[in-house]
Amino acid sequence: MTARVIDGTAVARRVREEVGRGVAALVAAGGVAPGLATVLIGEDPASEVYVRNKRRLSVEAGMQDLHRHLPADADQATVAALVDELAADPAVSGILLQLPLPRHLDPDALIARIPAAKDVDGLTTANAGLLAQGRPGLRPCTPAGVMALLDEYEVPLSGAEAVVVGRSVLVGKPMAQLLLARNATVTVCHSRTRDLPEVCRRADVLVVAAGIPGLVGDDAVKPGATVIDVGIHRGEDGLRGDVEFDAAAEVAGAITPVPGGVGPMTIAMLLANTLTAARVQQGIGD
Ligand SMILES: Nc1nc2c(c(=O)[nH]1)N[C@@H](CN(C=O)c1ccc(C(=O)N[C@@H](CCC(=O)O)C(=O)O)cc1)CN2
Ligand SMILES: [Mg+2]
Repeated sequence: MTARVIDGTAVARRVREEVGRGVAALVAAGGVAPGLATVLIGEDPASEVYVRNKRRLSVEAGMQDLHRHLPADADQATVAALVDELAADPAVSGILLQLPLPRHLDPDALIARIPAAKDVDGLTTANAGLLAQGRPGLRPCTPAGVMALLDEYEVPLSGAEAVVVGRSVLVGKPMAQLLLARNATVTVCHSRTRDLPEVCRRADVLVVAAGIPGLVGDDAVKPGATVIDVGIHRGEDGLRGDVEFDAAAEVAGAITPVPGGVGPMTIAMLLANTLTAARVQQGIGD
């Protein structure tokens, strides 16, 4: 392998430690420890793991764990009432509705009830609009984590060719906007893109968030490119991403592994957003 392996586990640990120091400083300045309300509906095993880790790491950073759980058959009105209750609770700095929701629930209508100031997932239309306009706001955690990794590894962005594979509201769209805000030349690919490998080979920075295991191979990587794999798939022989890691690592200059790349950054940036939200709500800056 020739590529440098980007260590998301280590960077995430440093971000969480910094958040922990920020929480301590907020409390020392007379503020209240941030409260994170994770909301889990049902028993999806992967979601249970993610929410458990979010709760554990928020407590480790000195935050209040204000977790709420509803059964898989909770109806739209019940979940809406819970979101409204958390929105009105001054102890709650941030609300995170774990996705995906059971199929009978409408996630957009529920996310719309989260006040923008408590939207630590950065998924409300208000925060998406602020990002689209290049104004300050709470950013979606996974793309924010990718940006933090690129900065930590000093990957040049201004003027660089960036290709994002995937156009989801959670990752692809905000990812493209964050790269654009840093003056990258951004191309967004999706399921109708003609000759995906050819477009990907233009990229100095290739971010793959398609949700298709092994979609991107070495034929899609420009020599020396930075490859960021946002995919995460559970197979019989463990976790894998959207990128064929071994093949791509022979061509790339730097690459994220799965696990241990982008995933841990998602939770670290959630904690960073929760601290930011608490500071703004309490009027106590850093
Ligand atoms: N409301 C949200 N829902 C979902 C989000 C999100 O950002 N907000 N993202 C994903 C899942 N996710 C967080 O919720 C998440 C995914 C992966 C990881 C992670 O740490 N992955 C590890 C492996 C962990 C494991 O063993 O499973 C890694 O990649 O190293 C954290 C959070 C969808 N839903
Ligand atoms: Mg190949």
